[in-house]
Amino acid sequence: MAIACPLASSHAYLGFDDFRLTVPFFVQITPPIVNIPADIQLSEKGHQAYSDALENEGCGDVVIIPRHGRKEYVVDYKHVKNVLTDSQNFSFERAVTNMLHMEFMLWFKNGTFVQELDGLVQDGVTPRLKAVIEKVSPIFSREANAIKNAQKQVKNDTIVIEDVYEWVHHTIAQAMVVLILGEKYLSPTMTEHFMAITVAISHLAGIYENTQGWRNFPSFWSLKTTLQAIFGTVVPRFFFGILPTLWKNRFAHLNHGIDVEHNEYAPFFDLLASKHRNKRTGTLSVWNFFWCATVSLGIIFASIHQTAVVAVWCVMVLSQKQDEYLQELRKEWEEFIEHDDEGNLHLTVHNLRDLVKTDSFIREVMRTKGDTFAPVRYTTRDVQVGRFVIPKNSLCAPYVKRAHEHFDNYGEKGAEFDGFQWYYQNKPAVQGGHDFISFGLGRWACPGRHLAIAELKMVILMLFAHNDVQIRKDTFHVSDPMNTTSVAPNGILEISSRS
Ligand code: HEM
Repeated sequence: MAIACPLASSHAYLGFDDFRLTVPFFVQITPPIVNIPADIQLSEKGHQAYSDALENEGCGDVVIIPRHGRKEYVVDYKHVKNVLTDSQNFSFERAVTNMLHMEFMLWFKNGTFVQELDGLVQDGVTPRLKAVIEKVSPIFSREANAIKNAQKQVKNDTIVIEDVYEWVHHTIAQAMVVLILGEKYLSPTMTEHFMAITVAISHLAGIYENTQGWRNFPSFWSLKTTLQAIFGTVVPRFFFGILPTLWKNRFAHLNHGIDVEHNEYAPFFDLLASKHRNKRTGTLSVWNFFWCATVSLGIIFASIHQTAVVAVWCVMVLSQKQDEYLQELRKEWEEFIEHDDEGNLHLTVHNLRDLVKTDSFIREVMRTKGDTFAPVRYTTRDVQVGRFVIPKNSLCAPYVKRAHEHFDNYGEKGAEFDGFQWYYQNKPAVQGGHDFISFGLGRWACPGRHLAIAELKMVILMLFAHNDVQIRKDTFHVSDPMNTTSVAPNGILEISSRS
């Protein structure tokens, strides 16, 4: 039974159509607190509970749902644009550093850590995308070949991938070694370092907490994982495993960063070193060297984990829906993707951009995979959202699934998967809006999204272009239905070569 919004009867009296004008300034209504039991929050039913809370108690505006030992202000779909694009009242920097337990990063360099990450990707990827794809695409082609070679070693031509996330993560981590440090650093050890760091920072962000037994002791959990991630992985792998070589090569990085043209490929570290050099003496101080290294560390996390998770979702959904979509997608690949004499895929920014149906499929996977949260914000002052006031210093986030499926945004068929609709509507996956926020929105929308979509296309091609892919029966499992943003689904893949 639907419960009526408790404030509904007072709408006429308060004149809620234009609340800002009619409510006296001293009337401050905090959003209602809705407690959702932990077992519901961890299951598929959590989505219904969030949706009901917003609809009934939150009156379509905001509710507070306590989780992980803190109050989370959950914002409804109507306010997505307002909350994500108003950078006066809502801070992205504070939200993201708070989620990662790294607010101390804002004490340095005038609190510019997050701006550095953004600027680096804007400079290192956007104008150089063609060159970046040229550098990283051979990694994806090599992985496709590795599958081919492995198939030749087995009798029935079928190889099995048990941990798809690990496999995709490995490929994307290699690409990011090249992008962040440079080709000469690419080695199995360096890839391992990148993968371990990504996993450690994921734990730091608490993104596996739904699936772990620590949910009843959030403070203890938070402290333990923080110490473990920093001292067990980040310090040994990054500060002892990577930094000494970077330090040794710092002059080469610096010189290349200074000389490189704005549209040529340059490892991120080179660009950072050049930006932070002393412009008078041309040298990089120890302090600035550490700063560049720490920004690179931030980029390792931002660029690898999310992309790997979404790639696994795309692979799983395409495996499940192949009867409907694969033939059409393969037609597109045959039309636009060239091969060399040995059958290796020739991937460029141009032919990847031509894959508009693949792009539409990816956007639809991202829209419908059922995210609870993606972009987050922190209030910089008391802010009115609809009927309620969110107090200063609160963590708030739009409930993504409702924004991505609600009738008001998508009509009757909001929850249905329609893989090619974005092709017909001419909306690429990188284009956000109030109804599609997987890459965020506004000033802080993900600066790496063009590269991310190119990588997702390459993962799909690498698996499906030359192979038949099946999920082994009864192995598909969404391990955390309330955190599909950061946790990949499980499923064992059987990959046989296409005859
Ligand atoms: C499918 C993959 C990815 C997804 C779903 C994703 C999603 C997001 C989201 C939701 C945000 C916050 C936006 C907001 O709050 O408005 C973000 C920020 C960010 N992303 Fe991504 N991202 C992906 C891949 C990448 C890649 C490949 C890079 C780098 C090459 C990257 C770099 C960043 C950075 C540096 C930020 C923080 C600073 C900023 O927003 O400007 N992301 N991303």
